[in-house]
Amino acid sequence: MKTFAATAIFQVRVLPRWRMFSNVRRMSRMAEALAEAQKSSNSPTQLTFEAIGLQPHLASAVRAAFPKVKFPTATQAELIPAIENKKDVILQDEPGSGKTLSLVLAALNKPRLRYSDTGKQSVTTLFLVPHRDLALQIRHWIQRITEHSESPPPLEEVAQVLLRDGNMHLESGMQLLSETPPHVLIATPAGLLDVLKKGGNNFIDFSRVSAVVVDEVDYLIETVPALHGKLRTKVQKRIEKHPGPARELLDIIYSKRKKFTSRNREEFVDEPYLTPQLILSSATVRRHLKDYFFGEGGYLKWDAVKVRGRVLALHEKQVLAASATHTNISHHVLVVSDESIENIPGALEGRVEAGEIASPASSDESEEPFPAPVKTEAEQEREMVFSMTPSPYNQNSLEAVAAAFALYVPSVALFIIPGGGSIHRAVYDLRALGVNALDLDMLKEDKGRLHLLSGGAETVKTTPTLLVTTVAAMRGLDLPELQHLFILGTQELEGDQVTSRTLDSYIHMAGRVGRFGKKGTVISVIEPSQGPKMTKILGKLGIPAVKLKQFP
Ligand SMILES: Nc1ncnc2c1ncn2[C@@H]1O[C@H](COP(=O)(O)OP(=O)(O)OP(=O)(O)O)[C@@H](O)[C@H]1O
Repeated sequence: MKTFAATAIFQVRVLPRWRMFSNVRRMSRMAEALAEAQKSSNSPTQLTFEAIGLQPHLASAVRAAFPKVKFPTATQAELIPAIENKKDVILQDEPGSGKTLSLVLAALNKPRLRYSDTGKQSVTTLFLVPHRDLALQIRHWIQRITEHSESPPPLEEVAQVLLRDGNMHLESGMQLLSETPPHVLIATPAGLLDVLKKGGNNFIDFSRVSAVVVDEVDYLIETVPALHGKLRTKVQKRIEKHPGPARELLDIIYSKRKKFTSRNREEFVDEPYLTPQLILSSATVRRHLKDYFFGEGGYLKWDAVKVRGRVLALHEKQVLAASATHTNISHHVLVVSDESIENIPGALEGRVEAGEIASPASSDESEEPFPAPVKTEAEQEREMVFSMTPSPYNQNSLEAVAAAFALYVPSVALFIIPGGGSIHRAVYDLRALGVNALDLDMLKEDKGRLHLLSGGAETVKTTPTLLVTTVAAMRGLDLPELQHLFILGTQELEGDQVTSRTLDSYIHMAGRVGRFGKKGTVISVIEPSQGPKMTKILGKLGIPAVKLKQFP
C-alpha cells in the first residue's frame, strides 16, 4: 500500500492553473473571526444534567456510558427544559455539537405513557431518521445508556428500530412492537409507513405518543428553496410528484393539526392534547423549510420554541461559513486528471498540521497485507461480475484517494461517494488499489460499529480502514475518532448550479469530522471540469481551500 502511494505521488505533473481565488484572503479572515465568535458553541456549561431536568438515574447512566459527556452544552441546557415544556421545538446547531444525543436524552427522560384502561405501556417517543445506520447508531447509544443504569430493563422495552431493510422481518417487528411497545421507537419514514400499510394507520395510536422527533429534518422533508426560473419549477414538480415518505407520515400523524391556520391559532393552542409534540432538528434549517412546517404543511404549532446554537445569531452566509469552517477542520481539494494530482489553484499554504503526514497506527505492520473479509457466495458472485465489467468510477480519482489515504490516515477515514453510486463497486476498486476499504455498516464490528463510541485515548488501533458510504447514508453519523474524510466529486444534484441544498450537503458531509471540538481534515477529490463548481461552493461558504503539502 505504501509503495503504491509513493508511486502515485511521484507521477504528478503540473497542470495549467485556473484563475486564483480573488477573495480567498477576505474569506479566510472572515472564517477566523467567526471561529472566534463561535468558540463556545459546544463548550460544556458548568450546569449538571440533573440541574437542567434530567432524572438523576438517567444523568448518572449517561455519564457512565459516555465518560466524556460530563456537563451539557449551552444548547443542550436550553433544549432539554424546552422539550419538558411540551411545546414544539425547532433545534438548529452546527454539525457534531450534540443535537442527536440531547434528543435521545430528552426522549429517555419522558415519563413512560400508559393506557389508562389497560395499564399497558405505549410508545412514548417516535424518532424519525433518514437512514438505517443512524437508526442503529441511536439504538446503540440507548443500549449503552440502558446497560449503565441500575437494574437495566430488556433493550426492546426501551428502544426498537423499524427499517425498510431486506434483513428485517416486517411481521416479527410488528409483533414485537404490539406486544412490547418501546419507550423510544426509532424508524425510517419508509420503514414505519410499511408497518402502517400492513397494520393500518391505527396500528400505532399517535394520539398517545408524547413526541415525534424528526432528526435531519431538511433531508427528510424537501422544500422549495429560493431558486429562480426553471430550476424552481423543476424542484417543485419533483416534490409534488414524489412527496416522500416523511411527508406522507407527518400527514397521517398530524392530520388533526392541519385544519388550524394562523387565523384560528387561539383555538389551536386550546386544543386538547391530541397530537404529539413535534421536535425538528438539523444543522441546516432554512427559512423555506420552517415556513413550510408552520404554513402549508400545517404540522408545527405557531408557538413552537426555537433552540439555536450561538452561531445562528450571525448573518446567514456567515452562519454557513461558521458551521462548516471551524478552525479545527481544514478543507483541501485535489484536482485529478490523466496526467496529475494537484491542489486546487488558489489553495492557501497550510497550517503545519493540515497536510501533516500521519504516523500510521499500523506502521509496524505496514508490510502485512490487510485482512481479507470473509465473503459470502453472493459477494463472490458480485466480485466476479465486477471483474468483468468496466467501473463507473474515474480510476484516477480513486488512485488519488488511495494515495492521500496512505499518506495521512492513521486509523480510520470515511469516503463519501455521490448518491446513487455503487458502494460495493467503489470498495472493490479501492481494494484492488491496495486500500483496506469496507462498506460502512453500523451493525458490523469491522465496518463501523467498532468506531461508534471510541475516541481520544482509547483510539482504536486497526489496520487503517477506509469506510465507504454515500451522501444519502452519512447524515448525522457520529464516529468520534474520525479525523479524515474524503469526498468524491461535487454534488451533481443541481447540475452546475450551486444551490442552498448543495451548500448544506457540503456542510453535512464535512461535519462528519471535527466533531465536538476535535480536529478534522476534509479532502475533496474532483475532476478538472468540477473545479469551477467546487470553487463556487467553497467561496459561498467562506471556506479557504488549504494546500496539501505533499501535492503540487
Ligand atoms: N455535553 C457533551 N459533552 C461531551 N461530548 C458530547 C456532549 N454532547 C454530545 N457529545 C458528543 O458529541 C458528538 C456529536 O454528537 P451528536 O451526534 O449528537 O451531534 P449532532 O449535532 O447531532 O451532529 P450532526 O449535526 O452531524 O447530526 C458525540 O460523539 C457525542 O457523544
